[in-house]
Amino acid sequence: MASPTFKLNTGATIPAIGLGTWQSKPEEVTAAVEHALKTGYRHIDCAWMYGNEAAVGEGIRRAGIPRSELFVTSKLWSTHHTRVAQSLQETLQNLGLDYLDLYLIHWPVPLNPNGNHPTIPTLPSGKRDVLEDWDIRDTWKQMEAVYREGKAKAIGVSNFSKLKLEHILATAEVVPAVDQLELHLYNPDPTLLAYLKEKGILPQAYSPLGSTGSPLLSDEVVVELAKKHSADPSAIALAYLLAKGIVALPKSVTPARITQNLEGPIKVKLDEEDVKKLDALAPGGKQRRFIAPPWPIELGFDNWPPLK
Ligand SMILES: NC(=O)C1=CN([C@@H]2O[C@H](COP(=O)(O)OP(=O)(O)OC[C@H]3O[C@@H](n4cnc5c(N)ncnc54)[C@H](OP(=O)(O)O)[C@@H]3O)[C@@H](O)[C@H]2O)C=CC1
Ligand SMILES: O=C[C@H](O)[C@@H](O)[C@@H](O)[C@H](O)C(=O)O
Repeated sequence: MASPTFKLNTGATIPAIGLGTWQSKPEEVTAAVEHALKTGYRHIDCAWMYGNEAAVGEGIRRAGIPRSELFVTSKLWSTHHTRVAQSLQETLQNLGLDYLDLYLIHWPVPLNPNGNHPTIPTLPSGKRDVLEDWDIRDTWKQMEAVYREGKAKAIGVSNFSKLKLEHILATAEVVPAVDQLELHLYNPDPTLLAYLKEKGILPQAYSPLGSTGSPLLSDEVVVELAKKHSADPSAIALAYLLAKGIVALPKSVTPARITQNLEGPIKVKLDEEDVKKLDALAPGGKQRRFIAPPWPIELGFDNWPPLK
């Protein structure tokens, strides 16, 4: 079954459902990607930080789908903000590809590339070792360069609030195509979504099921609507995002769930009443982020846990 699609501000088409790969073990993700592509997925969400790009690339090769039909995203990790072209080259080598369809800045926080750890360097205090004198506008300049070279057919950001977007947009020559954010029934963020719409930036939802263990799927309203539509609860959580024009990136390494996460939400047609009920969950008291790493800077999100 084919995924519905959305349009990027580059004019390119992006499949509205993509397979997530965070925390997918290398030994599981090859089969997961191969299964996904053979089932009809054409969009895979990766990141250098996930440490499994080579195994994802193997799954892509095994599935044998023509490259032109695939949409592959990866992300620039925080310790790489000062060397975008080099990091992208490493990602391409890992994946066995010669271009990405989308390259994102993973977080708007540059970390010390020469610190005490290659991914999450820390200071003696235990806080993350932020590269204080680096301006992320310069990271974006380097992203624009790899875009112009054609190594990334589109560029975008992830975990950028309005505050961070306004900061880079002040000097940007290319408007980000995408902002990948924690977006789901308990964290819908309509204010930021309205801002993205105004700027022509497509939202992508990470952790669309509530991340590890998919806690949203036992919500009583979700379960009730699943019964109404004779669907799995996952289909309700994902259909809600698609109905709002948001790309959904469910992760699974379980073949039946991978299939279900593509086919389920396509079949479900939520009506206005259903959407109203789902819209009421977060403002009704269930507002919650599942992913909030301890970045020691102000990210600019309304509902981020307070800095310690
Ligand atoms: N830009 C960023 O900073 C971030 C990006 N992401 C991206 O978004 C993707 C998705 O987010 P993620 O946090 O992984 O979480 P998800 O919300 O996709 O949930 C994944 C969990 O749900 C389970 N699951 C998947 N499908 C079903 C189903 N149909 N029924 C029941 N359980 C199910 C999975 O188990 P199992 O695998 O065992 O089947 C896993 O435990 C990531 O993999 C990554 O690609 C995620 C976080 C941050
Ligand atoms: O994409 C997934 C997430 O962003 C993940 O990469 C981070 O949350 C990371 O574990 C961190 O601690 O900063």
